[in-house]
Amino acid sequence: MGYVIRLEKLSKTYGSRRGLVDLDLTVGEGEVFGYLGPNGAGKSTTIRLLLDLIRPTGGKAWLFDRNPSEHAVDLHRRIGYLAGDFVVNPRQRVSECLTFLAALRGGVPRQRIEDLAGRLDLDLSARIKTLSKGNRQKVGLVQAFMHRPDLLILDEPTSGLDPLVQQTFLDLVREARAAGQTVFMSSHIMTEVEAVADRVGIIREGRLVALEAVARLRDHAIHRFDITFAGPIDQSAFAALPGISDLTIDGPTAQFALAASPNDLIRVLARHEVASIRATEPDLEELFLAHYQPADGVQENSNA
Ligand SMILES: Nc1ncnc2c1ncn2[C@@H]1O[C@H](COP(=O)(O)OP(=O)(O)OP(=O)(O)O)[C@@H](O)[C@H]1O
Repeated sequence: MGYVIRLEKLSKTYGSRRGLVDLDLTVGEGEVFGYLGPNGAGKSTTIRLLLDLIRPTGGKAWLFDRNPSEHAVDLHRRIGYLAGDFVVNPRQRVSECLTFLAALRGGVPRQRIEDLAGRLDLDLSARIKTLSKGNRQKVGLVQAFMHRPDLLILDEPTSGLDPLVQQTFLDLVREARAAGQTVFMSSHIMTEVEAVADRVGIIREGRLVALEAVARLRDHAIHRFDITFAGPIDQSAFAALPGISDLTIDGPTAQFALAASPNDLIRVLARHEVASIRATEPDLEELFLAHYQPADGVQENSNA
């Protein structure tokens, strides 16, 4: 599998302010990559560097094995981009705007635009200036997806969308992946990224602080268990389990959190008569918030 995005020590400073620091990252063909971080972390900076909208102060980037600044025109043909601050001519009607953008991309079947607009519940006849923020965002989504680009780069794509439309967006991403397209999407919301991404990178204060497959994140995350046995049980049966915390034993019921593979737990359970077992979804949000905390002793003012 080839790399669609390859970054080596990619860095950007704005004067003395840090934008992005030594980012090493690859995204493979057909992969959905979620790029997570709080406001000001450096997500848009990374995306603008990928698209050659700004130039790096250090390191290198390759898209489809080519340098974004030397091959910008060719590369942009293969990319669908939704900017975090997507703006178009407010006087145009949605349909005119999309027809214009479609022509720039060498033409898109009218039916494709109508299908996407229908699914997102976007009125093609409305004037852009009359649209709400969410409806403008839908215009941005249609123009990013409509020409079925090899690579979709989406900066906070669900911003302003209501939950139903967010689901439609996630379906579009799944369809893109099924068609072999690659998706790089930024977000500050773990749950939406988790729903579609194969891998996630977490960026904080300009640095990549975690990079992992979503499936592995789930394995590492904390699961909560509530287990009832046929009769009273002894605390010692559980206390020695690696990764266990918050253990409460009440007669035949055990409640605890487990930050490890459930293998050892299953061995313990096999020695008892289990009446019922309830495991709650791992809380990935908690895991991510832990990465968002400022490093100990570091007083960095990202908005200075
Ligand atoms: N043009 C600029 N001039 C100066 N500083 C900038 C500029 N663009 C970004 N920055 C700074 O670089 C850092 C990273 O910003 P960036 O916009 O990449 O973050 P982000 O993760 O996309 O956040 P947001 O979701 O708020 O856009 C921030 O501290 C920001 O203030």
